[in-house]
Amino acid sequence: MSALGLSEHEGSLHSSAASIAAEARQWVLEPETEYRFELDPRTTLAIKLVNGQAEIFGSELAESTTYLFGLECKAAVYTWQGCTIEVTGHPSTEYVSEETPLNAFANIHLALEQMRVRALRAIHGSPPSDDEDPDPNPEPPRVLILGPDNSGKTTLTKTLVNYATRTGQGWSPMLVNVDPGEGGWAAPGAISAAAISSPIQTSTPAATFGSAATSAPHHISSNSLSSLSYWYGHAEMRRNPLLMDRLIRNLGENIWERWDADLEARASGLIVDTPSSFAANSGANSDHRQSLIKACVDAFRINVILVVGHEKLNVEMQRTYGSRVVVVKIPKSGGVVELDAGYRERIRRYQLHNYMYGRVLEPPSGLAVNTYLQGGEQTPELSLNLAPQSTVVSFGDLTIYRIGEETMAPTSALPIGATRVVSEMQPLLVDPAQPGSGLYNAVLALLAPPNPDEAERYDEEVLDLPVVGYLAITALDIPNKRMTVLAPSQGSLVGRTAIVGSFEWQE
Ligand SMILES: Nc1ncnc2c1ncn2[C@@H]1O[C@H](COP(=O)(O)OP(=O)(O)OP(=O)(O)O)[C@@H](O)[C@H]1O
Repeated sequence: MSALGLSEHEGSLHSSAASIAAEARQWVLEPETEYRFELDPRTTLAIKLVNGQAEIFGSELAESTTYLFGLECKAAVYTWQGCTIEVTGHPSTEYVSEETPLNAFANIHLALEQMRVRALRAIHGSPPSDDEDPDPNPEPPRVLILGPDNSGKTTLTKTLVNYATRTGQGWSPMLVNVDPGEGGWAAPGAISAAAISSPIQTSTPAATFGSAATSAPHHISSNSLSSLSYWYGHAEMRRNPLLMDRLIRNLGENIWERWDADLEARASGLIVDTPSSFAANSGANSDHRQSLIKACVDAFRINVILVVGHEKLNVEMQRTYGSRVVVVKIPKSGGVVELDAGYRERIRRYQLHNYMYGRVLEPPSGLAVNTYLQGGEQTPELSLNLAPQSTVVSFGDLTIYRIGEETMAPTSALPIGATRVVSEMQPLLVDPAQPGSGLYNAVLALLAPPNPDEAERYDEEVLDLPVVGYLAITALDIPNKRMTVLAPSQGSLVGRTAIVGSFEWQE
């Protein structure tokens, strides 16, 4: 399988090979082993496949191409057949491991692949082949991945999606991210889905699932995905589980509407990455946890649940869903890195920054300029360096809501005896002119236009509108009723609706 269309860069790579070799270290990897690395802030690492075959979380490396990693990336170069890689830079940790769960991942992939093939055959009306079970309605795989903190759920999701895109069958599995703590394709706080047609590169955690078309210009991003997102607005599920439930169902409905119009796309199936708060030992409220798992199972019509490294959750899922869903336990990789709260906070900042400005990683010293790619997507000539626009707009240009949270006058300002009752789902209008509105340096999701037909409108409609982009409010001028808004591209905000959550913009 040819991984990437990189041939136009190869000339410059060869011409400066000598300068790379000056600081590069070679690692010879035996078959079925992996080179693991972890980067500190402000360090980058360059990896070149010298010979053999290698992949990072299922995405193949092209030979003689130098890939650049940064922003505290932690990852592994795995090889099925053995390879030699050349590494330039100083990771805080690096080692080779012979123990990986990749065989288990590959077996799961093969089983999912069979499901896709059978489903597609049924869609085309072809008779099943002899070796198949005579299921009259074979369904494509719709997989829910569950597991505790740092069990490797996102890595497994990415690996399975990447393997599906590499089969040469033309699959575009839907990758669904219902972990609002992870940016998905744009800003953290969203839950989103995108059909993936080519392997997702790993280069920084600022774009775990590749770049979104909403931010990076289409023509320069190999994975310029058109994602479908809903804004939850917080990193933690416990902030508003009811809202999360509704958004999951919205996302599912929207995916099914698309699939109803495109049966072949449906055969690729979907894979859902979930937050660790869905797993049993995270201290999350058990009722919420179970209802959100159920929301996913219902909304995405899940038929396979993969539980990563958690025996108790595996048993619980077998009991609850085992009669109608295949539940499989997957071993946790010893390479998964424990990420602490400070790291997660920094990653969210990187993601927001990445959304506005794109990303440019400085190559490690000793690596000549013009010799590297950033996750296969960037070269110095074709940089993912965006120029966001700061625009001054009137308060009245944008209608801003906050969902289910009181932020206007303090309770002490209410009449004596009165309590304020706000439903978790109630969209509350936020007035930027009110001191303490919480809008200064807030990140907002800009929503798709509401239904043009007034008769179809309803009170909670803003909860059901998908996101079309994000912006940050960087200045508020209350006397003149104006605010400064930062967004990746210029466009009129007049008459638009936005939702504010709990994410702050920091330069
Ligand atoms: N084999 C490996 N070698 C090195 N790093 C790895 C390996 N597998 C995963 N990682 C890294 O470990 C970190 C945690 O992995 P991952 O995000 O897949 O876990 P998770 O269970 O989804 O986490 P969360 O707690 O956020 O839900 C990530 O930075 C990932 O890139």
